[in-house]
Amino acid sequence: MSTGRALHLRGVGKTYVSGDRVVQALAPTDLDVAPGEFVCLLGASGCGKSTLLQLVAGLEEPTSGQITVDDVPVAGPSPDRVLLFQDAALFPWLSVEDNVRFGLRQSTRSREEQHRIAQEWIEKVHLLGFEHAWVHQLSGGMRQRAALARALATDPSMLLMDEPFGALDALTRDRLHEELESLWAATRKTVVFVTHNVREAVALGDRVLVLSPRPGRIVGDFRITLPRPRALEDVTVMQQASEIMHVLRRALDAATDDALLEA
Ligand SMILES: Nc1ncnc2c1ncn2[C@@H]1O[C@H](COP(=O)(O)OP(=O)(O)OP(=O)(O)O)[C@@H](O)[C@H]1O
Repeated sequence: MSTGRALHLRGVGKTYVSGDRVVQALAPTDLDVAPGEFVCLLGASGCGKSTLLQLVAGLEEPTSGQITVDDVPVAGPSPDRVLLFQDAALFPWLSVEDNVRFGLRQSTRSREEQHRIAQEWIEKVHLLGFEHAWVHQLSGGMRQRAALARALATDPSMLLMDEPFGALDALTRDRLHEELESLWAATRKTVVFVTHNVREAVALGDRVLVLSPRPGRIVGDFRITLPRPRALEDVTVMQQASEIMHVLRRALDAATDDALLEA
């Protein structure tokens, strides 16, 4: 029977050991995310945000605890949990359309069906006319759109986004916020979105989780109920961001100098 939890972490911790260097990146962590929820993860550099995403993606194994996605234990990567990075990580030797179709090739769909689905997503991310373009011919924002189309074309249940818009200029980032929000509203994918930007987290999230400096622990869990769509410069977004900033600062102040220096 389904528990109604898209993501469930119990006691999930991660310690990296490389040579004689031992780094506890994530303290044992509990977390439940509901299906379709948009969760933003905030925290200082090196606090274990990417580690948490990699664990959920199945790219790293936890040192302790258990992770389930849709009630199934995570035992490795799955096309159902797609990870998107700041670097859109498209294949430069493939056109936009072939990049978007890439994940569909593993499916049993016919070539025509793959083409139709790819076109549909290319249109949804506003890249019509660029189907045959090469990756190097796209702007940073267009690359992120193509990466989003590639991710969504395979119909995953969860998007794991690691600072996807961190390298974009402010105007492009604003556009992509709007587009991501409307794609999310239309598809209701569960999203875990890592960012350093408090206002970005408030503008996008149903929930904002604040991680302490390393080893990361969840020290704040804010529900954002402001009406959507939200803009970074909305007064209400700024007010909520400043409340969260306060919790982030407190967590930083409480951290040992070692945790911050070694991050
Ligand atoms: N594969 C690895 N081997 C050893 N240490 C690692 C590895 N990956 C991450 N770390 C360490 O674990 C800690 C947490 O790293 P992580 O990348 O998860 O943090 P982050 O919050 O995502 O940081 P940033 O915001 O700077 O991207 C850091 O001290 C980092 O150096």
